[in-house]
Amino acid sequence: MTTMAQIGQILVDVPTMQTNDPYSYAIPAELEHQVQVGMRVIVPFGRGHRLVDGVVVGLSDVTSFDGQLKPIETVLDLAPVLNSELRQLADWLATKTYAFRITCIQAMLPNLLKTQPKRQVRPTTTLSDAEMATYFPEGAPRDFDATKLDEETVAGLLKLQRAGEVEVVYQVKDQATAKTTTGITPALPPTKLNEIREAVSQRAPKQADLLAFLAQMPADKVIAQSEARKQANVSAAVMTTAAEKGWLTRSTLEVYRDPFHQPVTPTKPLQLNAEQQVAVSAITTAVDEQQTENFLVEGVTGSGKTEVYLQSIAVALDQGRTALMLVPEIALTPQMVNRVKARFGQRVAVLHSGLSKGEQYDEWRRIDRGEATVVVGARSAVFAPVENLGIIIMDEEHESSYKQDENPRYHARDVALWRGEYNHCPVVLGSATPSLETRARAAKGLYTRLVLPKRAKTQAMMPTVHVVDMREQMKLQGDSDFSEPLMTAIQERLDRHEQIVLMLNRRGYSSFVMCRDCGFVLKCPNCDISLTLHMDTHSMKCHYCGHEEPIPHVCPNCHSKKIRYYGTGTQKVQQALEQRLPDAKILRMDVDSTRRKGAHERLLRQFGEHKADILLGTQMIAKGLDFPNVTLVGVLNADTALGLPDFRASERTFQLLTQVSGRAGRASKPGEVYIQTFNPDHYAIQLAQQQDYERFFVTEMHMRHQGSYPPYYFAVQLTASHEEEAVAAKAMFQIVEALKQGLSPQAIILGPTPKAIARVKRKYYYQVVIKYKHEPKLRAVLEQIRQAAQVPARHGLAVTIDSEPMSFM
Ligand SMILES: Nc1ncnc2c1ncn2[C@@H]1O[C@H](COP(=O)(O)OP(=O)(O)OP(=O)(O)O)[C@@H](O)[C@H]1O
Ligand SMILES: [Zn+2]
Ligand SMILES: [Zn+2]
Repeated sequence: MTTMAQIGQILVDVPTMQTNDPYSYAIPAELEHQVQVGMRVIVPFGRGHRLVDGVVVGLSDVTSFDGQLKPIETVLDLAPVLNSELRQLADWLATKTYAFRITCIQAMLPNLLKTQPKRQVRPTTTLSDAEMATYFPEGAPRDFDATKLDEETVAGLLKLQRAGEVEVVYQVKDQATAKTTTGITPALPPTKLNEIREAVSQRAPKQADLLAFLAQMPADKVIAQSEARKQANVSAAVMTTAAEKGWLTRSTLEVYRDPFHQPVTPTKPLQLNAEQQVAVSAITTAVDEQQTENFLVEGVTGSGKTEVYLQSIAVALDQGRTALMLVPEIALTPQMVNRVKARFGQRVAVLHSGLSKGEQYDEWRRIDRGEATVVVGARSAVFAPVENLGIIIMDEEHESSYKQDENPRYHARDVALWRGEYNHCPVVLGSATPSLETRARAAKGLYTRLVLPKRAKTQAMMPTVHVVDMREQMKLQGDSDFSEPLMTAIQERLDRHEQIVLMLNRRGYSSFVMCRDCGFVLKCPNCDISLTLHMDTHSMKCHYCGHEEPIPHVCPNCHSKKIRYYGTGTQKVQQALEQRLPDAKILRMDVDSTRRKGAHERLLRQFGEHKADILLGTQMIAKGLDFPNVTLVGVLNADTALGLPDFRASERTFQLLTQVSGRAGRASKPGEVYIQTFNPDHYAIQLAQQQDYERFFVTEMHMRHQGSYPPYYFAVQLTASHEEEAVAAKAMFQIVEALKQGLSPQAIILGPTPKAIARVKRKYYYQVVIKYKHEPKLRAVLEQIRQAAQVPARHGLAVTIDSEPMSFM
């Protein structure tokens, strides 16, 4: 029987013994004033008292308790890293995605906080001499490790920290943590400064200039000395004099690393057209009224959705609230980042995986401190610790990169909607080609639909789209990469000094078989989904139902022998293009050419400056680009996505073709698009040609209904993997057995089957897909499966649960 004042509930991070229940730990007296909910700690765990990471999720005061509790070893933070909103979000996310709470929490924190970097504490204002002597005897900053400092010092530092006078920063390896420069602030009130200015103006005009500058500075503002010198146009010597005379105070000012080094030219709001105005009014009314009304902005490519976002954000900021703007893969959309920065300047923080740890940490901290009020970022930015959100925007909401394909398998859209509800603010989903799910929810009235039917720039028209039948082109000239009409169109643009975007679709490279005479793709007789080529077994397999048949040598449709694996590489295409067009300057953009940091941005800049005529790339060039001189877009192979065994294949193809077509003719010059295809009659291609999203939506919904696919059915995918194929397969058969027993007969269970890529990283993957409408027991059954997979006897077996997977592959 021990007596102690406080107990902490700690979620521990022990991969082999995952649980959602926190463990209780005693809080030693010396840590009592330190520990707060939302802080990271180190605690002993298990019999061996091994030290593991944990997060405090609860504190309770007790007078006594039975048994022996282990004490918390170390507190890693001086301030909570998770606020109450994010803690609640983590709990919801764990339930929603069948992931563990600790996994969800870790997904929310910047990478730097997932490791244990060295910490330092340093003053944020000028401390008194006595305070400096007590807390920083050897100067600031000093290392901070609560276990190594005496209790009194820790307590004193904590008090200063709560008063905002010191802060703890993390030592980053890749770059010194916080970069600093000298800052200045006026030391006298404006009236006094002006008096002195009048006195000195005759003999020291430069000092007078500086005094005038200081007099108009807000009293509590600190600006960089270099910046002040520029603005007041004075030398460093004048600054030193001013400091000596007590006109200004110098201090250490933190400079944040700017991940986007390009200077941006500020922009002013554009005059909105009628449809944009309707959209902005509807959205900002919801912002004003603090409503959780959600919107779908369905605007054709180039319709000015970005301007709608920016003006809506401005209203939220005017009200003293903050904004979160999600973009697909920010590294891929430097143009978008620049547009937001150009409007909101220093208030913008950018979060994405391409930043160094130091840069990520800087941005995260600017948000955490409330300095950045507009956060732009890719998927994980949805967890940014912005408080007081007034609006959340998700651009290109149909993009599959918003879904994380490892634990926790969340969709950023769901998280955004949750945060909108929590903050009583609207969520705006925008796209030219909304996902079927989103459009269907808008049809049900769950989202307010706002339509931008035409291009924003008055002279800009939608491009003319031509579909080129490659079956005929093959017969005519035997080239499957470049058709006659496309080559002619390219030559015309080169003659007129206009620019060209060529897209080579790389999805599903070589994984399916297509007839080059008739476009026939081998499909599963049961599922109407294309069969996948397996070279190991020399067979074609269906990944939904397991059907298997031999690789065909003649086309079952037209008996041609030109049936083969489909796919071609960007480098090969570039060479072929250079041979045919020796005078054209070609930029290639694919995974290889953009591997280095900043390469992507540089290529786009070069193209924007017309240093090249042709931009040849993979899907990464399809979206977001806004280059006025591009008048021709060519899609070299529209079919690859259609050949994938994926119920979203048509949707993906339609989206991709519409998005890439949208790059042509965005300004005064009319645009033209050539889509090369072996399937000119496929509805996804025909409707992309007509750029008719609404008809595509209706057609595709019908197909989904017939196939019992989402959004008519919910879906969960389970995967089991192991180094030995038999272990993975056996586990999956047992899982299917458990599902059949636990679920209703209405649930459709597909599988078990080997995954499309059956063996990755020396492991075998088996999967099963559950399609269902209403299964109240599903959660319990899945929880049981998850527990069962953790028993030590099944060492090495990994079972994953993916709710609403992006594909069934
Ligand atoms: N009201 C307006 N008046 C004039 N120009 C506008 C207006 N609104 C937007 N624009 C311009 O129209 C062009 C297209 O706008 P924007 O890039 O925002 O379209 P979008 O809808 O996001 O397109 P996409 O989906 O293809 O990315 C931009 O160059 C933008 O500056
Ligand atoms: Zn054929
Ligand atoms: Zn099948």
